[in-house]
Amino acid sequence: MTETILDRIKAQKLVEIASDKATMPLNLIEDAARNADEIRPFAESLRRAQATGYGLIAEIKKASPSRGLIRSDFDPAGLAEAYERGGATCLSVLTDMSFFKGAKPYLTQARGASRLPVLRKDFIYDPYQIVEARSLHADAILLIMATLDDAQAAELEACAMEWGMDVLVEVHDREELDRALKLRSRLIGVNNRDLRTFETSLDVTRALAQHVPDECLLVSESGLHAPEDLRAMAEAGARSFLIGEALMREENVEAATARILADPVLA
Ligand SMILES: O=C(O)c1ccccc1NCC(=O)[C@H](O)[C@H](O)COP(=O)(O)O
Repeated sequence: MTETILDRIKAQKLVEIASDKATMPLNLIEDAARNADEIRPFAESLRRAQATGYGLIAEIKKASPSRGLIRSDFDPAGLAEAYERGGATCLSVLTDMSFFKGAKPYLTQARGASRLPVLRKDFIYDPYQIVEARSLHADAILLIMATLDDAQAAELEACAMEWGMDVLVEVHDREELDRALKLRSRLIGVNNRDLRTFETSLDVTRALAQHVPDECLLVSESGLHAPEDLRAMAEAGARSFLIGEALMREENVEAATARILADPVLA
């Protein structure tokens, strides 16, 4: 079978985790996690925002495997401030170095510069990464069903919840959604991008939204560029969004954030 980008990311990530564990043993990051800043409510902030407009998870993303370098003028703290002023509800910070040119300190810098709850956006395979996320002051983590089996996802979710963090469970098709709904988290991200092929279509949210139970908070992720995209997704049933590239490419990130949120479909 052909190796996908997710296979390559996973192989690299497992090497990095082993090396991180050798450099910084678990008991030390547990100490740091216990002393981290108080958790900011991630899912609850989205729920409140989408009651009267849209919830926005604004992503701090320097590069990606599908697009290469997205933003060269890259200051995580300045971007976090601009996103907050523009009306973002939460932040997502890519901490993966090898494929996204992210870094762990970016998360801490972005969170320190704003009052917004922050998601650690990475490829999580080991509880060690979750404790590490909390030690960086993350408020939430991402679990990607396409790259985890049910037992792994349940173990990682339990670990995140023990540390008080929210879990955004990401799916791309019906089978992954059904597996995600067996978990405890009611925060479901539908990724419009197929992480195996990079093909992006808003039809993915259109198809899956109707199968997401009402008690879940649905986030439409990836490939959202304009107010019309948000309007279309809201009409399909998603009022919270995760947006990276479209905002990262803008010179004036604050104005672009305000502009994309300006015209919500009201309940
Ligand atoms: O963005 C990619 O190319 C990518 C490739 C492989 C795995 C994950 C990838 N992206 C992660 C994301 O989920 C996006 O950064 C996020 O949803 C924002 O997407 P966009 O608004 O299209 O930048």
